Amino acid sequence: MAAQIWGSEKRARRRREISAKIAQMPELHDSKPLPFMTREEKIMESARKLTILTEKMGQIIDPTDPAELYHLNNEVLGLEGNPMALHGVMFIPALSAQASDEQQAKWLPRALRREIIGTYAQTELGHGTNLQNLETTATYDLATQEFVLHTPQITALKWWPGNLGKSSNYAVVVAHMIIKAKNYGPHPFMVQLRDEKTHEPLPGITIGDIGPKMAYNIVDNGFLGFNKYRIPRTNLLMRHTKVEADGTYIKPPHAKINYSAMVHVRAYMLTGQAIMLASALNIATRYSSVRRQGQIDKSQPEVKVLEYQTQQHRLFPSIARAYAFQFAGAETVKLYEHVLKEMKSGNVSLMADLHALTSGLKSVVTYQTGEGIEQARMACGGHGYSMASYISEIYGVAIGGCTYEGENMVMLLQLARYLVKSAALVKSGQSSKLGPLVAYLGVKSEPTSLIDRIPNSGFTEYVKTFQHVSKRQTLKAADMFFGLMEKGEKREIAWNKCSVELNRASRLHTRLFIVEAFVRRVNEIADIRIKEALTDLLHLHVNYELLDIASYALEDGFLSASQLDYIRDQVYLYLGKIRPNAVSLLDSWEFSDIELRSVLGRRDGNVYENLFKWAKSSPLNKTDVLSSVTQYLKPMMEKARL
Ligand SMILES: CCC/C=C/C(=O)SCCNC(=O)CCNC(=O)[C@H](O)C(C)(C)COP(=O)([O-])OP(=O)([O-])OC[C@H]1O[C@@H](n2cnc3c(N)ncnc32)[C@H](O)[C@@H]1OP(=O)([O-])[O-]
Ligand SMILES: Cc1cc2nc3c(=O)[nH]c(=O)nc-3n(C[C@H](O)[C@H](O)[C@H](O)COP(=O)(O)OP(=O)(O)OC[C@H]3O[C@@H](n4cnc5c(N)ncnc54)[C@H](O)[C@@H]3O)c2cc1C
Repeated sequence: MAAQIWGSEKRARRRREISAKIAQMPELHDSKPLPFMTREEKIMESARKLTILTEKMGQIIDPTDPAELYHLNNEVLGLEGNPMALHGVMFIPALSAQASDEQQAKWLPRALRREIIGTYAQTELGHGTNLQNLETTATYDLATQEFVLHTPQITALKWWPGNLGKSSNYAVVVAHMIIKAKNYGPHPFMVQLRDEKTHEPLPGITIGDIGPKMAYNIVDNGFLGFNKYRIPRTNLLMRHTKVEADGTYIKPPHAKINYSAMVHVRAYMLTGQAIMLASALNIATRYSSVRRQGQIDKSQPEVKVLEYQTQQHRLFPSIARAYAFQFAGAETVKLYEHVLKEMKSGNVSLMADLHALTSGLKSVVTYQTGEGIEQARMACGGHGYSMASYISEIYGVAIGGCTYEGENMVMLLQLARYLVKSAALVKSGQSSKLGPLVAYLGVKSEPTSLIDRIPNSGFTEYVKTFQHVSKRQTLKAADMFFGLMEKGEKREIAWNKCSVELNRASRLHTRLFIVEAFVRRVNEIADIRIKEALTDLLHLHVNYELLDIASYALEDGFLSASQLDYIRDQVYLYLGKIRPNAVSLLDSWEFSDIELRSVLGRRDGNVYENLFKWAKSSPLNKTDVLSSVTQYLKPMMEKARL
């Protein structure tokens, strides 16, 4: 199963080998539980481990393999981030995709050797979503052949970029490029921020940390201001766009090609989210098979809480989602790598499809991951609320994904643009022009679903039901939009008035893609036992998801009330079938105890003894009487006694 999850037997084996090596290297372990550390201590601890990793990485992993690097980071540095998180996630990808060969030769080897640390500075205090209204300017000075970066007002301060505040000395900075008083819109520039020897900010740069956040507190998200700060013309990233010495602008082959670093993260973050969901579920499911509370049969001893149907219903559909996200994420990364290769050689024809797909997936996956993790926390009762479970930290980090790389509602609306264009093709009888991801919009569906009549259809009837629902909602939302415009509404006003319906269509389309990716993967599996276990999970997935969106299929009679009962019964049937496999389905992800950082989720199940040990190690328990008591509470009580 691990081979299915991680992509191959070799990958699964390598993960195990890496975890085993790390287990033997105490210098790479947390020196004490992270929840007992202050933010400053965590940042120190993370930097300490990061520098050891830089020295010893070659002994543990193949540093050129991103999957091995990702696993190493998760184990050693953990999910709360590290001082170089953005360096690998965005700085290097931005240089790789947007810098010319010459620029790459100059900067990439230094970045890869970790001679310099970089980040991606785009978002500002006043604008994150609406990139067209960013306010930082890069004005070309023809006389010196330099760009002058400037922050005209407080809202133009860069705000949020990870590791910008304290760790990075370089950044890819996005600024509006102005040449001879003409604004060419946002473009990426390579900018040195700090002196390479002293790490002091360079003159003209104001920089710092934005303070503590809901989670991710090891990352020094930062602010950055420029006071007429000069950089050479050749620091504009020039793979696709060029500015010649005389100020001539050569435009890129696609207007949004400079957004590729964002698409990179959107494509890669899906499996990252799946891992966080599976981690939280691993903790909750293991604990649920240790925790005993109450009896189902009064004549029997107390049961493991995992025996309760409500507990299974809370956890198992999310197990199915974690697998579904991992499989859909793997497909998306493959597509991204293909489009990137094409893009580098000038073929931009697939960019719109990739942008639409990743916009929808990023939104649905992060939202459902957050939901699943929070349910996992609640499923652990009181101990779930303790930081000893570590689930709240996983939640805080995962939920950040709903906001970064494009706020979810905004990104769903990006997919909706693509869906509405596709709907227009269907309406004008040009369905043959539809791309493969939306071809179903042009296919006439049956009058009613056959899911209960052809139950062994290999999920075809389920896929058809999801397609029907998604198609109907897309065409309905598009009709609403076109209808308003026909009545004379301006395009933008009409769009806003339909946006809730449009986002519903985007979600349904994305959920269909996720179901299809799951079906595709299960169909590929040769090993009978693995296929059987995943088929059960897929049964639960399609029935649970369908129940969740049933209103869309009930309103036009595609599903009947009796079919809904059938779907519900299937959910209950598969909860029971999955129960014996539940812990294994999560143990198959092979997270080590070091990586999970959870007392509740320990592999050996020795929860209570270790919870007590953990609590005793709290700094508050170093003394029996705290100074808050001697200084304030004791005098107060004494005064009251007089
Ligand atoms: C570890 C955590 C690290 C986190 C890091 C960060 O958060 S970093 C910061 C992350 N920050 C964010 O994520 C910010 C989120 N905001 C954005 O990404 C953009 O502002 C936007 C995409 C929402 C709109 O952009 P806009 O106002 O420029 O565009 P528009 O709406 O006017 O649409 C015009 C056309 O362009 C198309 N198109 C757009 N993008 C792409 C693409 N990548 N490819 C291809 N096409 C694309 C679009 O489909 C439309 O096509 P149509 O329908 O006309 O044929
Ligand atoms: C943990 C974290 C890490 C980050 N890392 C980085 C980084 O490394 N580099 C970087 O540059 N940035 C980074 N960011 C910033 C991030 O990319 C932005 O916060 C994000 O893109 C959302 O933009 P915003 O903050 O402007 O939200 P806003 O756009 O202000 O969103 C507020 C509300 O307005 C709604 N809204 C906005 N526009 C529209 C619209 N057109 N239609 C409908 N509704 C709309 C949104 O849906 C939301 O409900 C990070 C953010 C976080 C939380």
